[in-house]
Amino acid sequence: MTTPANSASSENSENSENSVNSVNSVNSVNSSHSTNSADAAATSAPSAPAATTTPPSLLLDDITLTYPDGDGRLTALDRISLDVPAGTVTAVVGPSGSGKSSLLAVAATLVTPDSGRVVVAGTPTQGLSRAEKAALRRERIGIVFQQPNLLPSLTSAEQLQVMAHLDGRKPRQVRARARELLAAVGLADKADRRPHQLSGGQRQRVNIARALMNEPAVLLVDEPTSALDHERGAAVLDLLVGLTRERATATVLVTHDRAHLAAADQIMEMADGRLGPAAVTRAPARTP
Ligand SMILES: Nc1ncnc2c1ncn2[C@@H]1O[C@H](COP(=O)(O)OP(=O)(O)OP(=O)(O)O)[C@@H](O)[C@H]1O
Repeated sequence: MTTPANSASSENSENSENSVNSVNSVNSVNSSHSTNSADAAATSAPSAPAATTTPPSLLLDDITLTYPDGDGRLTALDRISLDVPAGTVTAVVGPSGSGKSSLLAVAATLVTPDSGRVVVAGTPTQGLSRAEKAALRRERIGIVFQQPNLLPSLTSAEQLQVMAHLDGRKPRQVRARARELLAAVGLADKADRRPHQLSGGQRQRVNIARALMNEPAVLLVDEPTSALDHERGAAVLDLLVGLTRERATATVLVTHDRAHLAAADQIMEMADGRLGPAAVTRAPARTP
């Protein structure tokens, strides 16, 4: 969808960071409201935690994002709104080019929208400096990408530890947290392995553990199982859902895989930059 150039916000043009591709670059470190109660009821899984009375851990409010496109602007996100409560998973589906990665990039504060509000764990991000946004990302947001992008020379434990060393925590605490998280993702016995000594599914588990290292309130996950076979993908998804509940993260999961939808508390669909409750039906829940 292309709109005239003068409809674009000038704020957006200040963003040299403003590219969906910039989501991937942080890996080395980390219409109206569509989620009204009727919509939520239509898309909630039976096992979903009750709607919270506390503010959502992630709030996108009436977000519009445009990119330069020739003489005009392309509207990647068209007045989208999304509430993600702590301890719940919101799946976002939609065709290629519909705006899913743009949504994640805005939620991650990597891209500043033309208009609308992003609130992360109660902190409004509008007006934050670049450094303040980087600190918010480091402390409150975990990001899991399609490809783990682990550092080849580091062990699993070290992949996690470098994240926290950046924050100047005590090494002993950092090591203990890395071990605890590797155990939580089922890799207690793989802490000393390097990426080439791990399977694809195990690498993605390290990736997830790394994203949780700084106890994020918000977990943004982009097609985490695209490089995995069905069985390993299902195991990684179960893990993500379990960790979301256990650690009370507000998790947004961008996915093409309908099998992922059974586990989601809320299913939203992107189409031409607009977000609404998904028309798709859930696949039957997997039997254990
Ligand atoms: N940096 C950019 N500059 C210009 N246009 C962009 C930029 N990034 C994305 N777009 C455009 O914005 C629209 C939404 O792209 P986005 O990557 O968010 O979609 P997507 O749903 O994630 O697609 P896919 O599933 O293929 O990854 C597309 O039309 C895309 O071409």
